[in-house]
Formats: sequence, C-alpha cells, structure tokens
Amino acid sequence: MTSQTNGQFDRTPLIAGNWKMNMDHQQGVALLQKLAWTLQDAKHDFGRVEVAVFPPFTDIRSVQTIVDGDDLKVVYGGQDLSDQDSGAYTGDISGEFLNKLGCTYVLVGHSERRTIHGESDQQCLAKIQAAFRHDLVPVLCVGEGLESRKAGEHVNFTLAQLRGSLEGLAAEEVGNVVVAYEPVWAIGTGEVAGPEDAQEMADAIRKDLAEQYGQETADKVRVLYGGSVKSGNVGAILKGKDVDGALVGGASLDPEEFANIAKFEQHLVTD
Ligand SMILES: O=C(CO)COP(=O)(O)O
Repeated sequence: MTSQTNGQFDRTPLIAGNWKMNMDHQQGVALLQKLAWTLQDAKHDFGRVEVAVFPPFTDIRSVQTIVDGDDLKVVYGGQDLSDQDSGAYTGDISGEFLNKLGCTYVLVGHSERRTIHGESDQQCLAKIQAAFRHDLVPVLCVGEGLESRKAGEHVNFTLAQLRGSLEGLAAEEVGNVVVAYEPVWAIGTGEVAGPEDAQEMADAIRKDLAEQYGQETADKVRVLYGGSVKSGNVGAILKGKDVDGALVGGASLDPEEFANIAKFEQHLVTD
C-alpha cells in the first residue's frame, strides 16, 4: 500500500489518531462508532486516505470486535509494545498479542515514552524488530525538544534519533516503517510547527533515508507530522510534498474533528 500512487500523493496518506491514556473501552467503542459513521456519511475513500486509531491496550479487543462486526475500514494499532515476545515482563505487552487482536500498526518511541519512560533509540530499535517479528507496521516517532529547535539543531537531533532507531535494519525493513515527526514542543501545546517546518524535516528524513538505504526505500516510507494538528491547519501541513499524513493526539478524541482531518484534501492549501 505504501508504494501506491495516489492522485497528487506518491504514497497513500495516513491519518492516525493517538488516543494516548484517554477513553476506557466503552468510551472507545462510542468514539470509534461515531468516527466510522461520520466517515461513512462523508463517503470517505479509505483506499485514498488511510485512517488508523491507536487506543489504549485495554480498548483494543473491543475495537477489534466493532471493526470486524461492522466490517469497518478503519485500522488500528497499539501505542507501544515490548521488545520481548513473552516471559517475565510484568506490565508489558507482546507484539504477538497485538497481532492476535488484528492490529496493523504499533507506535514506537513516542516522545511521551522517550521522556516519561526514558526509552532510548536502542530500545526503539529492539521494539521495531519485535514489531516485524509479529507482522506489525512500526510507526517510529522522532522529534526534537524546544532547546534543540532554539539552537537550530532540530534537524541533526531528529536525524540522530532516526538513525539510532533504525540502525542495522535491512533496506526492505526500513521501507516498511512509517516515520512520525513530532516536535516535542508542539505536542499538546497548541503550538504547531509551520508547514515549512514540517516539510523541511520530512524532506531531511527522506534524504537521510535515501543516503542510508537507497532512494527506492526512501520513496516508500511515509513521513507523518504530529503536534497540535487540527482540521484548521492540516490542509497547510499536508501541502508539503514529503508530508504523507498526520499523527493526531487531542483532536482525535473528537470524532467529527478527526473525520474532518481525515478529509484534509478539502482543506488543502494550494497557493
Ligand atoms: O503526540 C501527538 C500524537 O502522537 C500529538 O498530540 P497533540 O495532537 O495533542 O498535540
């Protein structure tokens, strides 16, 4: 799917909602159903723009039941996974379990995991490898904090995270990774990176991937932007030719707003 040519997009855009630690399983079901109805009413073409949600672990079984029962085209994934497959790892969740629950994707190295749980690039790499062992597509999150941005070090910082988290993977594996650029200072703050900032980083990421793994691989990788995305700014952000979608936090908890974001082509700014 990632290499599909799709209108003006070289890659199928992905609009992903990270619910974070919000929505118990009952609220999650209601949210998903409202989202599905809204998209259905809007005649959303899922082949053209893929829509994914990332609920808390405890919701995923309920999400699976609704998606299967109602034959929804929305796909879903876990917000994290263990780098181990099974054993004495209290509180951790194996990629195998996510796979059994029908997950397509899994987030790896979200900034809240990197900062609150101290996850390193090495751990992210091990989690990406675990994702591949269980047929999950890893969505690797990278992005700088305010200090690096102010110091003009944001590109170097983000590319170092990218390289560290992918180190040693084969090109065909890297071609299956989705990268989400989420500048930490723009997450949940209402502060949004400008469309030029999103495009600058997406371009730098793709060029770096091309250098390390070849152009063909780099052309396959979808690069998302995340950080205070709303229906009002998504059109400008996704105008950048290397920006292939959005990873949405807060706004994904409102089904109408999130559906509106998924309809971003209606808001595309084309100056
Ligand atoms: O962290 C994010 C998505 O993973 C972004 O969150 P917000 O959209 O709430 O800023």
